Amino acid sequence: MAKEETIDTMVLGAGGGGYPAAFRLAGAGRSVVMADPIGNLGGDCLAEGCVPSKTVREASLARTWPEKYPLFGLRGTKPEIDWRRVLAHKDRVQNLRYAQHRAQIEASTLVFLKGQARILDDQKVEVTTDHGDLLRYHAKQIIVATGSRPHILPIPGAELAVTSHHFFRLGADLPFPRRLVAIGGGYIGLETASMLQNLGAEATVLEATGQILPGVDPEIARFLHEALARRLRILVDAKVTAIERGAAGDLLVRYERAGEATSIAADCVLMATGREPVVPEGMSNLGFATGEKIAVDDRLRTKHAHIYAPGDINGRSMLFHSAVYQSLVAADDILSEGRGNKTVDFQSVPFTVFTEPEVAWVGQTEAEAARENLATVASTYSYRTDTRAQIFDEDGFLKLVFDKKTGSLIGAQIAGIEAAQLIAPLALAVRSGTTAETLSYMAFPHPMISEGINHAARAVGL
Ligand SMILES: Cc1cc2nc3c(=O)[nH]c(=O)nc-3n(C[C@H](O)[C@H](O)[C@H](O)COP(=O)(O)OP(=O)(O)OC[C@H]3O[C@@H](n4cnc5c(N)ncnc54)[C@H](O)[C@@H]3O)c2cc1C
Ligand SMILES: NC(=O)c1ccc[n+]([C@@H]2O[C@H](COP(=O)([O-])OP(=O)(O)OC[C@H]3O[C@@H](n4cnc5c(N)ncnc54)[C@H](O)[C@@H]3O)[C@@H](O)[C@H]2O)c1
Repeated sequence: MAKEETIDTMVLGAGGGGYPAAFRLAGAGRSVVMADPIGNLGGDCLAEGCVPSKTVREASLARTWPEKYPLFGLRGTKPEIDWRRVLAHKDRVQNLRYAQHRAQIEASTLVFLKGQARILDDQKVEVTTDHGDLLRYHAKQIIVATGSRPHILPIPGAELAVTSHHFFRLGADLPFPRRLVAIGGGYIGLETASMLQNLGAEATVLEATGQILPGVDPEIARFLHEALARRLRILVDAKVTAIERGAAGDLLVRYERAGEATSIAADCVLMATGREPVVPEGMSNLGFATGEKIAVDDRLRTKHAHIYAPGDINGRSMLFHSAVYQSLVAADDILSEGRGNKTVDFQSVPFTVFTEPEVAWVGQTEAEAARENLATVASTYSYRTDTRAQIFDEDGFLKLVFDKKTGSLIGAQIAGIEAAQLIAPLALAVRSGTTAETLSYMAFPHPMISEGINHAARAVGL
């Protein structure tokens, strides 16, 4: 029988949804235990997501610089890739961050366990540690931040495909895919196809719906589709039905398009068809359905007010920075005993797709606002008129959407270079209700694309 200890808060999962709350609560003097089988912080974002994928992407970007050489009057050839070393650099960055996180754990008062946790009842959690110990905790609050895992299509041959885990995990040893087929034209399919093509692969993206990035502003999706189609093969309305091993040892991806069954050969097939929540064992005892997202309010409270579920597990915005924000709001709710004023403003969480070109957005589009009968004024700044974009000969656009009545920024959509950086001040503007007037009568640096924010705001004349 495991010994039971009484603590303030138990945290399941040490990713972006878990550790910020754990540290905040421990820093405030609460007794906190956090468990994660990875044995370190960062969750999937560091283990096989954001950090490693963006490290490989930087290698891919560096390789494309020579494509601009003639524009700048330079001569030089495109570098060859050494895939093993690209992956070694990725591992180095992951290990650097793990070392940094280890120091944070050591400097903290929280108890961190390398192990798997399961829910016994609405106040009891059991952890099986890596050493086989069974530890039981009675906690006043439980934070369930166990994240998500790749959704594997239930199709014949699905086991022949790899997921982002195989590409980006620490110590990944996949051979460089000369012919990649990505199933799914969402974030992971597009980002991975884009970076691997930049590194020398032939890449095809098969998307089941009629638009890449389904649900995203069609203007952004259209721009990105056209730009990527110059280097990648992108097929929409292409529903993958099976994967087979071909006679020559390669893989055959079968899909249906316009009522016709067809196939494409590959030496690597990436399954990038969304992510599903990882619901810890025992949650069903508390009335949560296994395999389903956990519903939360804007303070991350589940239907049991003392059980919180920040991050990917609630599916509201499956992004690292959103998970961190949610985690901190959950901690604030605990510390303030539900009387604090912190809630998550999901409207101001920015989204970015790290393809080349990048796209990013925050808040509402004109169409979304119209559906809510909100009168808006919008303004689009073309990269073609922007000094920095002209220096790079890059196309793109930055669109700002304002509430006509109040003049406040309610949304922004960007497609083109530096979109991921540019969206941050716009997220702040959405969050704080900054008006077109304020954005007009202030100055962002010249000659940087951010001055487009000033131009677009001035153009609406509010
Ligand atoms: C390839 C890829 C690229 C991405 N790129 C980006 C990006 O560029 N920017 C961005 O913002 N987001 C990106 N994301 C999304 C981002 O990784 C997630 O949104 C983020 O990791 C969510 O954090 P989380 O804490 O909710 O979940 P996770 O990071 O999944 O962490 C959950 C943790 O819970 C642990 N756990 C699971 N079960 C248990 C249990 N029973 N007991 C204890 N612990 C448990 C897991 O080991 C894991 O460490 C990417 C994701 C992928 C897959
Ligand atoms: N830059 C970032 O912030 C970033 C990067 C990577 C991942 N992420 C997060 O991870 C999540 C998961 O990414 P993802 O790309 O796996 O999921 P996704 O939901 O973005 O895209 C999955 C795509 O697969 C398609 N699909 C489903 N079944 C199919 C079939 N049979 N044939 C062809 N296509 C099919 C869907 O229509 C969809 O477009 C994202 O939603 C995002 O929250 C974020």
